[in-house]
Amino acid sequence: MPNSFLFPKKIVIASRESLLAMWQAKFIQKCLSELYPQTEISILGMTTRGDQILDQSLSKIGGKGLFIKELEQALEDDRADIAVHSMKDMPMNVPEGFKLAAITEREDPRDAFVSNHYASLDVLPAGSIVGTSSLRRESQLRAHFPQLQVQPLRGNVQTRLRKLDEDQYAAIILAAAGLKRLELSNRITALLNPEQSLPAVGQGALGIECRADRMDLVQLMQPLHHQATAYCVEAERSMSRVLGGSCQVPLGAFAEIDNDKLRLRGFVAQPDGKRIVSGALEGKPETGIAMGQQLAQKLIKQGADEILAALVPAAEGWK
Ligand SMILES: NCc1[nH]cc(CCC(=O)O)c1CC(=O)O
Repeated sequence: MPNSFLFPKKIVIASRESLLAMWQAKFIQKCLSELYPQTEISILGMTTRGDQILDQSLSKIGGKGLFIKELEQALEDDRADIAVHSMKDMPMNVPEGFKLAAITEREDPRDAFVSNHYASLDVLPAGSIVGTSSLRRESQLRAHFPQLQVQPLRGNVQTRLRKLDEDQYAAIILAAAGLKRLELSNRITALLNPEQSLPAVGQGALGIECRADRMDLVQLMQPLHHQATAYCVEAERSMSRVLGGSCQVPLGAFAEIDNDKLRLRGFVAQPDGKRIVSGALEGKPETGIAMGQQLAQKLIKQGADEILAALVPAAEGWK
């Protein structure tokens, strides 16, 4: 018989206020309410610096940390117990004093091609404008489709779709997971396979973060932890960590498990797509973190470090 004494009276979830972030927080809220019916689960919506600065590319304003700092401050101040993030938006190193309590089962990790006029990237006329602010998507587009123009596209998912609908772009690239969660799957014109667009580290998975001293919460979150996803995402994060991965780095890593084998693929590119180094490794899922480090070394041997060293230095104030 469950002992209600063991369960907290309430759990507060910190979330960004975008529709996608709120969907994600509500999803975790629903899971927790089902697991712990005696506990009141509420959501604290917050605006982060990353949400406020919409006119500059993410790589210029300092990247991932911007979307999570305010949420971590709420955990620090006990205004919230857990924060729900897209794993893609989590820095490769969780800041000291915080912990990833759980990584949830991955939604579709692929990038989606969205266009109102064209069926696929292959049929876009030369000179067409494709919108994305991700250096990873941009470098792969430029490598595979040098005849297209890539232009910045920022804002939340709805804003990006609106800009497409205003015909500012012939097509845009977005994460399939975000569109599916927002019941916008009908906007997906085509899904890009990993050979066309290797996904971002963590794309499609959610992370639940708490303070490192809250082992009570880590335990309560365990039913939401999906071990196969965690092996994949940790392998991807491990590769990226060695290479100094962030939004400022055109890099992708993607792992999947098939027949109890984890296959990790990764690349580092010049933003103009003129040079790409890539590789893949297979091994036991439990060894994903070591595989990530090995794959990073493999890419470094092929010149990844040269490509990275030539990038514009990270914006000030990053991290
Ligand atoms: N950078 C914003 C962001 N963070 C996570 C997702 C999608 C959902 C996910 O990857 O889990 C998106 C939108 C996008 O890239 O189109």
